[in-house]
Order: sequence, then C-alpha cells, then structure tokens
Amino acid sequence: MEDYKYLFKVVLVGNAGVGKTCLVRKFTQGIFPPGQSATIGVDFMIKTVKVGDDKVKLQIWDTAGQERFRSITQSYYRSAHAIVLVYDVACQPSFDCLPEWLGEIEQYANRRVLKILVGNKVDKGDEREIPERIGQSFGDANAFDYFLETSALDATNVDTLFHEVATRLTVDMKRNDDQYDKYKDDRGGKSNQTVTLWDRATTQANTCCSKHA
Ligand SMILES: Nc1nc2c(ncn2[C@@H]2O[C@H](COP(=O)(O)OP(=O)(O)OP(=O)(O)O)[C@@H](O)[C@H]2O)c(=O)[nH]1
Repeated sequence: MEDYKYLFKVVLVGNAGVGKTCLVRKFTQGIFPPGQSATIGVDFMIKTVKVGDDKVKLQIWDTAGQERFRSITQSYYRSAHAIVLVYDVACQPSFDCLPEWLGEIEQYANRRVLKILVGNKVDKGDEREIPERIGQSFGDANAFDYFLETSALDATNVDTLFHEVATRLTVDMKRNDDQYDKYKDDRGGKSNQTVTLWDRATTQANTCCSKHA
C-alpha cells in the first residue's frame, strides 16, 4: 500500500525556453541545472508534499515547448488535474503565444482542469518586458485559477507554486469525497457508479491499482 492519499498529474506547458524544466527540477531536486538542454517530447518527475495532514503525490509532466513535439504533448493534457502555463517575463513572444496555448488547453484538457498561469524568470530585473499587472490581468481575463511570478534561478515562489497546486487540488478532491459520502449515506450506504466524480480511480491512492524553437 502506497503511503499517500492522492496522486495528482500536473502538466507544464509553454514556449520553448521559458524555464519549465528548470522550475520542475528546482522543485523536485532543489537544483537549477546549468546548461539545461531542450526537452525532447515529455519527461516527468515525482514529489510528495504535505497538505495539512495528508500526503499528496505530484506527478509533474514537463513537456517540450518546441512546435515539432506538439502532437506528443497534446496527448498529456487529457489526464491532467492541473495545467501550468508558463511564459518568460523577459520574453514578449512567449507572452504573445499564451492565447494559442489556451486554445490547446481548451481543446485537449478536461473541462474541470485547474489552470495556473506563471510568469517565470523574475530575477531578470531590468530585462523584464511584461509587467506583473499585465500577467495578472491576462490570468483574470482568461479564467485562470491562479497567477504568480517565479524564478527557477533564485527559487522565488517555486515551492509556493507547486504547494498551491497541491492544496487546491486536495481541497477540490475532499469536497468531492464529502459529496460522495453524503450520496452514499443518502442511499443507505449503497454507492452507484452514475455519480460523476473527478477521475477518482486514477487520483485516489490505494484504489486499484516554443512553441517556437
Ligand atoms: N534567469 C533565469 N533563467 C532561467 C530561469 N529558468 C530557466 N532559465 C534558463 O532558460 C533556459 C531554458 O530553460 P528550460 O528549463 O530548459 O526551458 P523549457 O521551458 O523547459 O524549454 P523546452 O524544454 O525547450 O520547452 C535555460 O538556459 C535556463 O538556464 C529563471 O528563472 N531565470
């Protein structure tokens, strides 16, 4: 029996070079990899975090931003509980491509997916091209659940980002569990598979199992 309550799949997307791999490695391994090369296809890493008294396992999928991998990465959207869309605050084209990425999310992801917008590389200071308030208003206007700015280089908000994802998904899952329990109680303890719940089988532990280069 695995020692965690929930398993969540988190998928990072965004233009090539915005820092997706560096964010994942900073969070999972505590390092900023020197000379990080472009991701080929997809890669994943796992980290378990505590949310209150619960252990929650995050399976973090790091996708390639390059256009040529698009058909591979699209297939990872469907099973994601959260999608983290990353741009580089010092790279206007990476921000300008956000609507295109949103289109992909709408087309391929679950309608209830948690959507997080991240402006990375805030350590770049004077090189910044996208002010924080512009990122925030894009997030608000496009129904993102959460927006924040990060730096994989100096670790700004990296833990906060993934803990926020874990916390929001756990709260959501617990709410579903409560509804499920209430539903069973209402039926005198009998459950019925017609109840619509969020991907329970794959989520709950111990059940069965650059864009432009
Ligand atoms: N200054 C600064 N540089 C960063 C940061 N994060 C990543 N980088 C640099 O940006 C470049 C690209 O980083 P990656 O993590 O490979 O970017 P990616 O989004 O995974 O790129 P693809 O795998 O091609 O999609 C590397 O040279 C990193 O060193 C950051 O927070 N600050």
